[in-house]
Amino acid sequence: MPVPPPARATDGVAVAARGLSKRYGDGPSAVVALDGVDLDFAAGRFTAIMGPSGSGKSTLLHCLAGLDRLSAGTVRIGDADLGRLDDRRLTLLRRDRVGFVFQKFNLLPALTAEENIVLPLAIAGRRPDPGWLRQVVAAVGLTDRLRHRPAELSGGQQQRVAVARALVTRPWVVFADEPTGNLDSRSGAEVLRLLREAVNTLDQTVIMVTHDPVAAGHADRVVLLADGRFVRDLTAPTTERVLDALAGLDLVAAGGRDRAGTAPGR
Ligand SMILES: Nc1ncnc2c1ncn2[C@@H]1O[C@H](COP(=O)(O)OP(=O)(O)OP(=O)(O)O)[C@@H](O)[C@H]1O
Repeated sequence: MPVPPPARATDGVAVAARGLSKRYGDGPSAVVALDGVDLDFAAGRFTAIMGPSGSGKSTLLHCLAGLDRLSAGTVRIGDADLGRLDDRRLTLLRRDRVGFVFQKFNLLPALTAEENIVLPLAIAGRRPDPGWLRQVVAAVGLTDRLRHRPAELSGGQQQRVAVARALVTRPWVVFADEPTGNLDSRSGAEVLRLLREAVNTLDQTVIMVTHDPVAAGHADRVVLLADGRFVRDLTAPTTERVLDALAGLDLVAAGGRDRAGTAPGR
């Protein structure tokens, strides 16, 4: 019998990281991708993670989502401490409680849009709740495209299928890694509006990595990383404030390199 994942925490924090470190490799060639990150991600909020290339954004997202094991520290989703779950329970938590949206849409080409959307439920042996499925499909604007296969859909429509697939299990948190990275600006804006809508109307928690200050402007909060460390955050961000903060990060990073000869944390 499947082991049910632990209950959702009620302290308003959907995901918490403490002392989170991730090192790739050993010895002199080791890379410290994350270096002692402490962060709380509020439930029912849209958080963007930003920072220069190589600052650890994707590594952080993967560690928070239980896709990658930590070198040190803890990650909690709801009241589940990921480090204490064995592989089976971790798989169940990811399957039942977490939704993913990736830059590449990762749809199965042989399945229709509808079959792709309900795939996580099918894998879990669960039937879709028809009312909820209708609501999710309507929210992503795909009601008249459900029988199309991915090759018959535009990139924006494919990503909207992927967002619907992430929402259909009513996960505690949706992790999105550069969800607009493969889209033109109009389709990207639609996907961002959709994620925003999921937060506003479904009380969904969304955590998104992005390079795009316009995309980050849709979030409630922007978390800035540099060299594997949390640097600062912005609440109610605008594109301009995000751009200013990123420019400030580059100055700090350049100063660090000038003084030490290498970037901090490496
Ligand atoms: N599997 C891996 N093996 C070795 N090093 C890795 C691995 N994955 C990431 N790294 C290194 O960890 C650091 C952080 O990488 P990460 O992909 O998290 O950064 P990022 O901020 O998402 O970068 P980008 O914006 O370019 O996608 C980089 O120095 C990267 O080269």
